[in-house]
Amino acid sequence: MYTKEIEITLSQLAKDLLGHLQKQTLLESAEATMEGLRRVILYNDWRYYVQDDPVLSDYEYDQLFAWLKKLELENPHLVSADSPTQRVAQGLTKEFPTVQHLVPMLSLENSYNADDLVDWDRKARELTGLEEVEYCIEPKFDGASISLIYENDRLVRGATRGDGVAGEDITPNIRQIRTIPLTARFSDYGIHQIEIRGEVLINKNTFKAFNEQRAAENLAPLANPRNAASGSLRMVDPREVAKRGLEAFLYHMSDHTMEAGKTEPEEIQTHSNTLELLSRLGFRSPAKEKKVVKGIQAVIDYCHKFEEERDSLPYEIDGMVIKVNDYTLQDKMGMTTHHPRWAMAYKFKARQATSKLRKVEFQVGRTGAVTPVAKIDPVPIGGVTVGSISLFNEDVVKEKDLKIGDTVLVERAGDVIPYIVKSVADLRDGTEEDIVFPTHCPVCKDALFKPEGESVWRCININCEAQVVERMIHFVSKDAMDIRSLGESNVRKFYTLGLMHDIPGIYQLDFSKLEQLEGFGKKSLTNLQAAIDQSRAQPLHRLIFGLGIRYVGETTAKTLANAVSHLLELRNWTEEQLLTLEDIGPKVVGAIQQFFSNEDNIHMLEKLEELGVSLQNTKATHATDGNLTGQTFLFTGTLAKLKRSDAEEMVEQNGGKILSGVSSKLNYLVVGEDAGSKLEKAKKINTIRIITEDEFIKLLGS
Ligand SMILES: NC(=O)c1ccc[n+]([C@@H]2O[C@H](COP(=O)([O-])OP(=O)(O)OC[C@H]3O[C@@H](n4cnc5c(N)ncnc54)[C@H](O)[C@@H]3O)[C@@H](O)[C@H]2O)c1
Ligand SMILES: [Zn+2]
Repeated sequence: MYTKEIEITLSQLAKDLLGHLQKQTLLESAEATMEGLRRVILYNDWRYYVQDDPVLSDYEYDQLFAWLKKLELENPHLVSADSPTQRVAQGLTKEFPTVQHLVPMLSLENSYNADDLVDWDRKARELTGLEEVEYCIEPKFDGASISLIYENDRLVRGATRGDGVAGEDITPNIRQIRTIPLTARFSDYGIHQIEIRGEVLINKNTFKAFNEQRAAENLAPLANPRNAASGSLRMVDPREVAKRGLEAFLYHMSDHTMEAGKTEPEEIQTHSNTLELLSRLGFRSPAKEKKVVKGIQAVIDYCHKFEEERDSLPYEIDGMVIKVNDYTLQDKMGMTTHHPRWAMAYKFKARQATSKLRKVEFQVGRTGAVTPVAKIDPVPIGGVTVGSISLFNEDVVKEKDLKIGDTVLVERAGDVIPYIVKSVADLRDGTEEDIVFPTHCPVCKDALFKPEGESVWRCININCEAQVVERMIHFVSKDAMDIRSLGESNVRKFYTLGLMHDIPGIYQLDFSKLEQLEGFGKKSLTNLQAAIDQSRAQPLHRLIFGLGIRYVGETTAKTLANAVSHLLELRNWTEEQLLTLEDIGPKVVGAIQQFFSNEDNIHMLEKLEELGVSLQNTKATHATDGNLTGQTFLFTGTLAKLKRSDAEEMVEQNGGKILSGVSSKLNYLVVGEDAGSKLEKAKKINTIRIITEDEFIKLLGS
């Protein structure tokens, strides 16, 4: 759609326009400025809605948008029908069939402060002819909007917003979202067909884990949960969608038809009642979060109160939405082609700040990846002080055109990893310096290497000090061998003092030398010794995870551990064999084979075994003795007596296996309170035994 050259031109134009806006000057003329703004906004809509990869901050985008609106107001004869202010942004791709919405899905008008709200209230009072208007306030969920149609109580269609008039039919993906019921008893209220709107989100923890995974692969994080949700929603494979842990809030009824002869119930006369109804019918709606108030001051107060509580919510919100509560009044106020007049978004302050980029350090990780890390003058953003920011890889540095000495815009998206949005090039004075990427490892001085098609430079010297130390730190970490008291700082210290050179060295520490070190009392050394000893018998999956094989996270480590009785068996596994394991793809297989074909690694493992570290899958030997041997289990609903993770552990300890979904391979479904779709599915497969928690406990004891 856009060529690289045009993209560069448009990014430059955006920068120019922002510069002009700051100085309050125009390009050659108002007409040229408006034309420029339209092109820039349309391009950035495409980056944001279609690519899910914005290049401007929302704040900058909103500033440009507001400027265009202002110029159009001043120059009505220059307004063009294709202006982004006149319609909802384009957001259609070719991957999914296009479907018409029953009622257009509009955008919202934005406000940033109390004055904007007071102005809007004045207009609302004029349009309704009332002294005081009743408003319903609810969170503005930062996700991707969807539109659902239920007919005869069944979900028949789910679509994205698209360009507002038509969206993409993503029904199979929508059906993967657990918080969206597949059936809901609208017929109890006489409703035959209904179109409802809402937002699909990714909660903060899921988003954080997702970005951490990307960071582990040296990829730049997704800008915000909205982009993550919107991208996940449009994946081609519904099974992949199911893995993303999407959630949905439904907050609007856009259309409905009643069954013949039925009249509209009271439940759908006001917005707040509709939210209550949706909640009663099994949807997640902001029924609890909403507040109904009279007059704009109460609205402002509630918005402020909610902004303070923003961080304690499990999901991300970027503001509040204020709606006129009574549907009759909403109809009276009407809408523009872009937004309804009866609703207003109140946007929270952006979590951004500017600072100076002082220097870039290059850190070598345990896989040899060289990560540029920006050191900035520390600034507070959303409650934490940020001084150090990962730049991920060379491409990111280039794309953002960063220079040492630049003023940079920093954002903390979704409360997680802070990142540099961009440099403010207009503020350069000529003293800035280029960031020079090293050609050699900053630690071992070996030449760096970048495989084709990757953006990460690597030190491939397996004996590189930096990597050795990072690998040891990972090996002893909590989720790996969990050798407490041998944390990061001790590993570094012992290494520097020459007391420990590699992973086997952990088990060969000379305690008589440690005794002479300052700050190591008898007690702490006894503890350290005990922790190291205990780690020798850690379950195999912890050891595998601790080896830090690329792409082998905790889950893959467990899969591998369960597949063997001794770790070194993996040496002889073929690619085909590895590929039969659950959730292990070619990329992971490649990394595993690379690891086990390296003689140094094999020597290290043999050495560890000599030093008493178990390479056996002890669980497997136990397991064959257990009374659940060979049986598969799945838990659903809330258990009353056991913690889910404990129950699963018990199954494994007794030789059983946990499955991830209901299928004909499943032997037992253990059902707790509020069991949902898994139970329904299991009922249809008559080989599955459905048992209660008590029956499960009995089974264990038998
Ligand atoms: N950075 C960029 O390049 C870029 C580009 C395009 C758009 N944007 C951002 O997107 C905004 C415009 O996008 P938009 O129109 O999708 O969103 P919006 O922020 O103007 O708000 C409208 C949307 O809010 C959502 N919403 C969440 N909770 C809601 C609730 N309780 N009730 C009703 N609606 C609710 C709906 O999906 C609705 O479509 C801009 O203001 C800008 O911040 C940024
Ligand atoms: Zn090196």
